[in-house]
Order: sequence, then C-alpha cells, then structure tokens
Amino acid sequence: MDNEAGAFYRKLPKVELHAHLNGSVSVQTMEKLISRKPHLNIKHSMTAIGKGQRRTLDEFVFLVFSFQVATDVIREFAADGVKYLELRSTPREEKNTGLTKKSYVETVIKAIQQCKNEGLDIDVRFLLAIDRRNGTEVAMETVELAEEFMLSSDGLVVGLDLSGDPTVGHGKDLLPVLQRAKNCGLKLSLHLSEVPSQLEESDLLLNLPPDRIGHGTFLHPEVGGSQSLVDKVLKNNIPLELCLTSNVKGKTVPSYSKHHFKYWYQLGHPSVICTDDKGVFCTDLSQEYQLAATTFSLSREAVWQLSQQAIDCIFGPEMPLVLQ
Ligand SMILES: CC(C)=CCNc1ncnc2c1ncn2[C@@H]1O[C@H](COP(=O)(O)O)[C@@H](O)[C@H]1O
Ligand SMILES: [Zn+2]
Repeated sequence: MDNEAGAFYRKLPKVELHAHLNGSVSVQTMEKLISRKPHLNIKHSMTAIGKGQRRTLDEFVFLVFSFQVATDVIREFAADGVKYLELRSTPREEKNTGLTKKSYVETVIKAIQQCKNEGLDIDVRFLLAIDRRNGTEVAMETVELAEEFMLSSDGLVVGLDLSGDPTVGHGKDLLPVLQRAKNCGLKLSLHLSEVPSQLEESDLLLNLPPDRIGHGTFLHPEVGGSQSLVDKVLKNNIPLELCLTSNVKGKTVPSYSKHHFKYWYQLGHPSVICTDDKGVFCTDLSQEYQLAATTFSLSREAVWQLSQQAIDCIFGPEMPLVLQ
C-alpha cells in the first residue's frame, strides 16, 4: 500500500455507522489487557488470533473491562480519522459479579463521555443490539432499555441494531418488538439478507421500514434476491451499511470485485462504507475506503463524496457536522 495513498484515506474525514463493539477490539488492546492482567490468563480464553480468523474477546473479560475496551475502540477510530461513530453492542449481564445489562450500557456511555472530556475529535453515539439468537423476550427487554436510555443519555443512545447469527430465528417474531421501538422514536438498523434465502424475512422487515440496512448482501436479483426487495429499499431510500472485508473474509461474497457495493453505488443509492468488526477482520475504515476505491476505480473526488454522503445517514441529531 503506497504511503501517499494511505495518508489520503487516513486523513479523509470519515463516518463509521456499523461497528460492533466486541468485534472492534484490536489485537493491541487484547495484548494490553494480557500484559496488565496476567492473572486473568486471557490468552487461554481466546479463540485463535489471526488474519480473518474468528477472534473476539472472551465474554467475561470483555464485560469486566468494557470501559477500557470501549475507550480504546473509540480512540482507535478517532486515530483513523473517523469524526462520527455509531457503536453498537448487545447489553449483557454477569450474575456472579452483579453486572447488569443496565450497568453495561451505563459503562459504554461513560466511556463515550470520557473520550469527549478528553477532547477527542470524534462524535460517538450508541445503538443497543438485539441478538436474534436470544429470542423475543430478551429483544423486548433490550427495546425497553434503549427507550429508557434514549431519554436519559443526553442523546447518546439513538437506536437499535438487529444482529447475531442470521440463520437463527425468524424476523417475523421480532416485528412487534421492532415496531414498538420505531414508534417510540428509536432508529433501526437491521442486518438484512446477510445470507441467502431470506427473501420472506427481508420483505417483512422492509415493511417497517428500517432506517438503515446492515449488509443487504442477498437483496438484489443477481444473487437470488428479488426486484421487489430492491424496489422497497429504493422507494424508502434506506441507506445500506456495506462492509467489504467482513463479507469477503466471512465468505458471503466471493471477492472484493463481486461485492454488492457496485450494484447499489451504480444505482446512486446511499451506500456507506463500514468495518463491521475491525478487530476480527484486521481492518480499519481507511483501509475499507481504499479497498472500495481501488476495486471500483473511484476517483479521489468520488471517495470524498462517498464519505460526505454518509453524513446524511447518521442517526444522531441533525447537526452542523461538516467533515473537513
Ligand atoms: C462471521 C462474522 C463475525 C460476520 C460479521 N457479521 C455479523 N453478522 C451478525 N452479527 C454480527 C456480525 N458481527 C458481529 N455481530 C454481532 O455482534 C456481536 C459482537 O459485538 P457485541 O458483543 O454486541 O459488542 C456478536 O456476538 C454478534 O451478535
Ligand atoms: Zn454487523
């Protein structure tokens, strides 16, 4: 990667809208925790570290050190030239330590505030994540928690994410929960058609409609989706969060050049480049922009426009956020 180009992408002011907190933890942060907390034997509780291999922080360690982890992740995004960041994370609890879902959310909020107080040049918001593996009841609890924090977090909690193993559960069971969230003013970003053969689920969820779509890999007809799904996305002008490396390494798209970014970008549809899990996939947002540019022959002017247009897709309040 040549240095002049690398510097351009790093300096490019960027907006990150799709970042799972746990999956964004870098190897550096893990190593820091390992060296500072040798008694925890963190190494043994991790799955294989390596390029593209699954590598997330052990749940317990993640929970206990969530403040440190969240501040590190935010600092790394800021150092990469991200000016506005929406982090998402699944509220979790640990009965033995007395950590509750509420205190977990409070911890992430404190980390965001701490970074603000340090004067970091990054505006951070938070989406609470519904893990589809956990069923409807837990999803409803998450919505209630999000509602509560939307009103009490000074605008930091702005919405909900639906994620988790896409092959587990059916979106139709979550419709009433998501509808309720929408009615109370929470913004919705839903992982949609991340894997093939989810036409019915995607169709149902698109009727809400969500405010943004994560991945949407299999929405269009060329890959087994349908024109009517595409039309719904276009009619409602729902932005897509597109994560190139995540999809290539996760093997849902065969190569960078076959990524559906091309399809949506050519339609002139709002397409936002994101990282998904920068730690797991060993990437950062600068690199993702550079990959998009080199793969799809985007001029620097086009890259600049791409990052500017992402501002229109943020869930935070409208603000004079001009990237410069
Ligand atoms: C193979 C792979 C990682 C694919 C990336 N695509 C994903 N699809 C659906 N949910 C995801 C994905 N990446 C992360 N997540 C969700 O984010 C969680 C980690 O962040 P957190 O614990 O919510 O703070 C995971 O447990 C999972 O629920
Ligand atoms: Zn994701």
